[in-house]
Amino acid sequence: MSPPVLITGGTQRIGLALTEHFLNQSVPVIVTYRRPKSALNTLAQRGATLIQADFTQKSQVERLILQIKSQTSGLRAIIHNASDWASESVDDNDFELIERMMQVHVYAPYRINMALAEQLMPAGDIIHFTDYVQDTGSDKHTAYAASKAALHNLTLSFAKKLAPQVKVNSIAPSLLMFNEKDDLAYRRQADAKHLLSPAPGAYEAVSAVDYLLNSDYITGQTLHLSGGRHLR
Ligand SMILES: NC(=O)C1=CN([C@@H]2O[C@H](COP(=O)(O)OP(=O)(O)OC[C@H]3O[C@@H](n4cnc5c(N)ncnc54)[C@H](OP(=O)(O)O)[C@@H]3O)[C@@H](O)[C@H]2O)C=CC1
Ligand SMILES: Nc1nc2c(c(=O)[nH]1)N=C([C@H](O)[C@@H](O)CO)CN2
Repeated sequence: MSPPVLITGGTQRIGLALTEHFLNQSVPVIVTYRRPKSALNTLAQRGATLIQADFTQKSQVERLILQIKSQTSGLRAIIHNASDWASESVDDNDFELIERMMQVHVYAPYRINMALAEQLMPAGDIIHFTDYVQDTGSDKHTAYAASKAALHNLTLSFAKKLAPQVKVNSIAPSLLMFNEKDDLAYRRQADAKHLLSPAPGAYEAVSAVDYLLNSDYITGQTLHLSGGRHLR
């Protein structure tokens, strides 16, 4: 049996699609979540190892690492999917916001990679879910975009650090899934931003992950899943 795949934020939306994909292939998964939710019971019944951790809390990241080390001596892949898509708002504490963005999207992935890279040996993958805005910035999600750019820089550094045993890549989606609050006006605006019809669904990300895991020659790269947005 394959060593487990670690998926952070794997109990909803894209992360849940990844978790279910590997379970369907009888690949063991270790899944982190922050908030309890109904999907947890089904995932546990299917054999997923579920670990609660809020990545804004250093102690919980350290506890997660210890729990993973106690659960397994090897990992097939580490998929950093967990993310907090927060925007600037008038009543925000700017320093608190960028600190939180960096904690979730940079500090936690960095520490987890540093602590668990040896578990990926002699061959494995790290995948960072960044964002289209890693290269463009964002006027409405400024701190978020900066943290995703930093996460992509971790891709470049860890690709150098861990080669040739471990491949490290970014997946940079633009709109793959709408959120419940996204109204018709937002959806129409999204259409205008992309050459291809946006929100293809989570399986676009699952296919990209499979492609990277099955590659022997891709590292330090970004797979853009953005519907031609860069050409609009
Ligand atoms: N959906 C899209 O169209 C796009 C997605 N992406 C990226 O793809 C990835 C998946 O996107 P999507 O499925 O929409 O993600 P979600 O917004 O659904 O978030 C994924 C998970 O991140 C977890 N999370 C949030 N904050 C924390 C925290 N402080 N500590 C630990 N976990 C946390 C949540 O856990 P819990 O639910 O338990 O609180 C959640 O389940 C993300 O990295 C996202 O930035 C990029 C561009 C577009
Ligand atoms: N953690 C999340 N990150 C992002 C989300 C999301 O729902 N959760 N959604 C987006 C948008 O789809 C954006 O790409 C639209 O242009 C970005 N990041």
